[in-house]
Amino acid sequence: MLSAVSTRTAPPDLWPAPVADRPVDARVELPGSKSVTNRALVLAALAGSPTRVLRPLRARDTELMAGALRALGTGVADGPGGGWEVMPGILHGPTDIDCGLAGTVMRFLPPVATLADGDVRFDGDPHARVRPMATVLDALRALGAQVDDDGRGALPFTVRGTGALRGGEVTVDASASSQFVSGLLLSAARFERGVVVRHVGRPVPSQPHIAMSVAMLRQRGAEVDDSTPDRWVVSPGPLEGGVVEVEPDLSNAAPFLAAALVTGGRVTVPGWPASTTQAGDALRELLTAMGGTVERTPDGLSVSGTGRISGIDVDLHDVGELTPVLAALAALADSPSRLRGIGHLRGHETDRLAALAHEINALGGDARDDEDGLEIRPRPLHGGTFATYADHRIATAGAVLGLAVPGVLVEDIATTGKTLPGFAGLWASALGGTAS
Ligand SMILES: O=C(O)C1=C[C@@H](OP(=O)(O)O)[C@@H](O)[C@H](O)C1
Ligand SMILES: C=C(OP(=O)(O)O)C(=O)O
Repeated sequence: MLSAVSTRTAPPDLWPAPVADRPVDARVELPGSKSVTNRALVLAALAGSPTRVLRPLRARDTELMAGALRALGTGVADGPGGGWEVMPGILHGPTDIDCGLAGTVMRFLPPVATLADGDVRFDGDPHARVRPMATVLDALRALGAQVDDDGRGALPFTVRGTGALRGGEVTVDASASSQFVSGLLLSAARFERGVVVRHVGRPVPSQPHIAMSVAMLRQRGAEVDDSTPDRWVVSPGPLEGGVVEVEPDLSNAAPFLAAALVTGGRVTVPGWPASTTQAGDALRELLTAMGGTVERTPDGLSVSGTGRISGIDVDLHDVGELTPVLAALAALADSPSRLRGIGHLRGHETDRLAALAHEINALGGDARDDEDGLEIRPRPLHGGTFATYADHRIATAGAVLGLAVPGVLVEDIATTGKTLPGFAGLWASALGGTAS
């Protein structure tokens, strides 16, 4: 006879998000920053001597970057402790580059490809083909490159590398992505005339990421002038190799630290840098505003919560990648939230504003997206399928909601492998209270 108790299992691509049955009490060691790792790899490939990259992120976005640089003629070999040893070489075409869905690959590598001695064909995932690229292609043409595309200003396209690029002055509208500026700056020391990039248009988002590009260029010996707003100058000159130690990914700390607020628990992320250009550092202020208590400890950063979350009205223009997790917290808060300054998120892995509003509402919530951001009014939520649109951060937002809402089934949790492979396991051990 069949047992009266049937075990309901979710279809394989639906992940039953664990509900927290007690306050989380965890120490979560996070892998390296995607943004730092991919800048380190690009700069290492362009340097005049080898670079050892310590504690890099090993995830889809960074493996794609390493693979693309290898295809262009750079040695990227495994080093001790999961590190990478990068041996710069002469950059070659013809070759093909798979960008996956990585903004850093599709925006940082076309300028590198102009320095290769042959055609470099770029393509990526279906979602990648709608991410904005025209600014990068037009800027490279203005700097002396030949780039062939089908007229849409998007993937796929071919950079017809000649082994060198003139460089010089270029005006861009980088209001859709800071990566347009970062990409030009990261290769510019190798352009014959360097580069002078001027932005004209609505404000550039994600400014900390441009600061990160400038800081990492200077660490490798480049001369960069960013003293005038919306203007960046990189002088031509050699880049140095050496050793780069990658900080933990602070944006990937967001769902874990959020769990402390949702469950009234405490989460510590070891190795939180004392100062950093990572956008995720803003979590200290943002989670405090939402009712958390944030402390630096000798070990790292600890966040504790009471189980009550306050809504916020905040401009996230500079730290847009934190939006999905903050939106999940806002849906569980005790007052409404307004998340502003993030219209550019419609060009991220998916249209994040539409996706978040749709998925929160599908669980019974009240979220509205508009031109500039999201308006979220907390309401009692119920279980259901949480679609993720191939977007790693939408998936982690589903996990945060599932802590408090029974029956949330997150579609394709493996999509978190874009920047955080093993997320589901890390999440389960954090909830189990096992200090790593
Ligand atoms: O340069 C980078 O490493 C990044 C810049 C930002 O892009 P946008 O300026 O397009 O928001 C950020 O959202 C992305 O996750 C990483
Ligand atoms: C916007 C993001 O990624 P990408 O580097 O692909 O732009 C992100 O990680 O939130």
